Amino acid sequence: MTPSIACPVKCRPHPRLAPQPPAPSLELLAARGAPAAGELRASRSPPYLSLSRSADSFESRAPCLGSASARRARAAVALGGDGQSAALIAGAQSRHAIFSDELVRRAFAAAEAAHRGQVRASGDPYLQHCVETAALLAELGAGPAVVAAGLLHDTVDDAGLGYGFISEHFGAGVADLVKGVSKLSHLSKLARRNDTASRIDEADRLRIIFLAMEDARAVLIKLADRLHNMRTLDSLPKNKQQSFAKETLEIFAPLANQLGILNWKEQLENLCFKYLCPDKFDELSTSLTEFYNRDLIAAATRRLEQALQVRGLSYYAIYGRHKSLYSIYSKMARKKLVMDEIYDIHGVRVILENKADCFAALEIIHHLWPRIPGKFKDYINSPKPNRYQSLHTVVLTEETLPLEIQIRTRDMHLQAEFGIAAHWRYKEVAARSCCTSVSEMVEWVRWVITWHCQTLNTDHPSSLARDASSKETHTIPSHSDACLSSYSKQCDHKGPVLVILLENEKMSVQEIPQHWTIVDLLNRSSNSGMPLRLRLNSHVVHNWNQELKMGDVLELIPSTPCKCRGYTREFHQKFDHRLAVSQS
Ligand SMILES: Nc1nc2c(ncn2[C@@H]2O[C@H](COP(=O)(O)OP(=O)(O)OP(=O)(O)O)[C@@H](O)[C@H]2O)c(=O)[nH]1
Ligand SMILES: Nc1ncnc2c1ncn2[C@@H]1O[C@H](COP(=O)(O)OP(=O)(O)OP(=O)(O)O)[C@@H](O)[C@H]1O
Repeated sequence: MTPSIACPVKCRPHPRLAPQPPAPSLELLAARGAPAAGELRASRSPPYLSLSRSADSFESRAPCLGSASARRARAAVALGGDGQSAALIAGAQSRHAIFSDELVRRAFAAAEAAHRGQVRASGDPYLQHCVETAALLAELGAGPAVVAAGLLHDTVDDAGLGYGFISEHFGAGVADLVKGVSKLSHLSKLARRNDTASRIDEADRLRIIFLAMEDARAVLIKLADRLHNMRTLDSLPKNKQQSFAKETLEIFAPLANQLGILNWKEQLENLCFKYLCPDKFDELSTSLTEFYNRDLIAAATRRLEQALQVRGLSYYAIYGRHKSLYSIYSKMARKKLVMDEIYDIHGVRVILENKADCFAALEIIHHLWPRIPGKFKDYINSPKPNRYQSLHTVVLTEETLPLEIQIRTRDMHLQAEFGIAAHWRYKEVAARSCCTSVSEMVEWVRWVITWHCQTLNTDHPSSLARDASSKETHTIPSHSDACLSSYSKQCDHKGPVLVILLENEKMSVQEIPQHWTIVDLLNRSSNSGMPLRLRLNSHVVHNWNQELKMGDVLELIPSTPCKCRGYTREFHQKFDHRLAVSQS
C-alpha cells in the first residue's frame, strides 16, 4: 500500500512534470509479453493491462498444490484418468469448490475420456483448455450445469460425442448448452473465414444473432472459451492470431460488454490490442507506468469513506477502477489526446441517497483534494440528452495524479447501468444505431446471465438493482410477470429478422423484414442460377415458402461445382455431422 503523503497537495506539479517511479521491471516485462519462463510464473500482468486479471493459469497454481496430493490421487482413482488429468481436476477444485460437484466431476471425466490424447497447438493437453474455460465460468459464479457444459463444450465438434450421449448422462439442459456453443463456434468459424469482422454492419448483426440464442448461457460459455483461447494465442501462427483478434475485438468483446461482464471485456480488448498493434501496445504500456498507481484508488476510497463518515453522510457504495490500457488507447485515438491528457485513468464512483447528498459529497471531495480546473460537470442539473445524471469532478491526489470522481444517487446509477443511459449503449450506440428490440434483447440476456452468475450479482454495485428489488427468487425462464423486477423475454421482438446466408461458400448476415419466406430471400439474394438444394439449420428444405426466423442459417448448395470444393466437402461433413447429432 502506498503510504499517504503528508505534503500539501497544492504545491504538487502536474504529473507530466513529476513522473511516477516506473513499475517494477518484472511487471513491465510481463506487460510486454516477453518474460522469462520463471518470471511469468512468478509475476502477474499489471492490473491496467488486465490480460488475466482474476484467473491464474493452472500452471502458475499447480506448484501450490503439494498438500492436495491425496486429493489428486483420489481424483485419479475415482475418475480413472491419468496423473496429469488428476492434477488438472485437483487444481480446479482447489480454486473453485464447484469442481467437486457431482455433475461437474462426471463432466470432467467425460471430457477427459473424449479428449484423451489430444493436444493444443501449445503442446498442452486439450483438457486443460476445457478446464480453464469451465474455471472462468466458475469464477463468475455460474452453476453446475454451465460449468459442466464448459467442460464439455468441445466434445461434440472436436471429440465426436453425440448430443444423445450428453443428454443421457448429463441431462438435456447441459446437452442443449453444448449444442448451443457448438452452433456459436460454427458461426464464428464461418465469420473468421469470411472476415465478417471487417464489415461493421454484419458484425453487429452477427452479435445480435448470438444474443438471440435460445439460451443466453451458451453465449457465456463461448465467451469463456474465447477468453482462454485469446490468453493462449501465442502458440498460433501470426495470421491466425490476427484473425482471432480481429473477430474478438469486433464481436466477442462487445458481446461481453453488452452482457455486463466488464472484466472479460477488458481482458479481451487488451489481448486483441496486444496482437493487432504490438508496437503501440508496448509503447503505451511503457508510458502508462508513469501515470499509473496501483494503490491510489484504494487509498482515495478509504480517505473519502472516512471523510463522509466524519460528516455523517451515508452512502450506498464507493468503489473505483483503473482504466484499461485499450480504453486509454481508444480515448486517446478518439479525442486525439496524449496520455497525460487522459484524466480518468484512475476513477472513483460514489453512490448516495439523494441530490443534496451528492452536492454535499462534492464539497467534501473538493476539501480533500484540489480540483483540476475545467473538469467539473454537473449532469445532475443539466442531464445529458439520454438522461444520464451524475456530478463529475477531477481532483489531484497525493500521488500527483488526477483522479476522476463520479457522484450520483442510486436512481441515477440504475439509469446509468440499466436504463437508456446504460454504459454499454453509451459506448456502442454512439457509433452505431441500435433498435429498441435489440436493447430489450440485451436487457434480457444481461438479466439471465446475472441471475445465473452469483458474482455478477454480488460483487458489483450494479447489483443494487436486484438487492433492492428482488424479494423472491424465480426460475428461468418462467420468471413471474407479476414481479416488479421481472423482464420478459423479447427474442420474439418486433424488429427486423437476421439470418445467415451461406452461398457459394460465402457467409453473409442478412437483415430481412418480418415474415419473409425463403423464396423472398432467394429473390433478393445475388445468386444467379437456382440452387439445386437448400438446407435450413442443417435440414434439407422441402417447403421454400416457410418463414425465416431470427438466427436461421440458410445454405444454398450451388448447382455447378465451384473452386473451393475442399471447403464445400468439409462444410457438408460438418453439417451432416451436426444433422446426425441433432437427430440422435
Ligand atoms: N453510463 C453512462 N456513463 C456516462 C455517460 N456519459 C458519461 N458517462 C461517464 O462519464 C465519464 C466522463 O464523461 P464526461 O464527463 O462527459 O467526459 P467527456 O467529456 O466525455 O470526456 P473527459 O472529461 O475527457 O472524460 C465517461 O467516461 C463515463 O464513465 C452516459 O451517457 N452513460
Ligand atoms: N470514475 C469512475 N469510477 C468508477 N467506475 C468508473 C468510473 N468511470 C468509469 N467507470 C466504469 O468503468 C468501466 C470502464 O470504463 P472506461 O473507462 O473503459 O470507459 P468510460 O468510463 O466510458 O470512459 P471514456 O468513454 O471516457 O473512455 C465502466 O463500467 C464505467 O462505468
